[in-house]
Amino acid sequence: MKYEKPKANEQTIGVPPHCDSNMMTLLYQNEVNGLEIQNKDGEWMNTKLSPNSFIVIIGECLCVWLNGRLSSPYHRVMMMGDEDRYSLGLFSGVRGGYMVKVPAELVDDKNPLLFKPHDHEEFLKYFSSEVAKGVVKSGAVISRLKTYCAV
Ligand SMILES: O=C(O)CCC(=O)C(=O)O
Ligand SMILES: [Fe+2]
Repeated sequence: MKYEKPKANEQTIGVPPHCDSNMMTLLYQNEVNGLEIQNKDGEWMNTKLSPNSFIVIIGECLCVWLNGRLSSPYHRVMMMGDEDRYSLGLFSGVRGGYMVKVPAELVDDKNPLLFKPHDHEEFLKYFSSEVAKGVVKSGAVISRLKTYCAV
């Protein structure tokens, strides 16, 4: 992905806030920071990556599969400064035709079931039809998958 440096001396949005809906994302960037992660208090935190490091983002599908044991962060890219930013992303997907189902071991009295089983490909089809109908925007600031299969 290429993010152009802002034209004026101001901050611009590279990618608006979102959760990745896949299992896991692995990111690598040139030495231009810009990725921000929202913490549990709703504050945006810069990431200052050392050269040659990777960042791993938990996707909503993994969060759902683990019954919420790991959370999937809202993140965004904000551009500042006078250099273009490049990032490489490996987005691990989920094969269609298989149900993503919370394992029984993760459900008990203290940890009630939070998510119904879902076929990820069906979810993606449903979500793009909602975008096509104009019901939701593709970059909508919502946890799309968690909303889709919440109990
Ligand atoms: O470029 C980045 O660092 C993040 C991009 C991203 O969040 C995405 O493509 O889902
Ligand atoms: Fe993302």
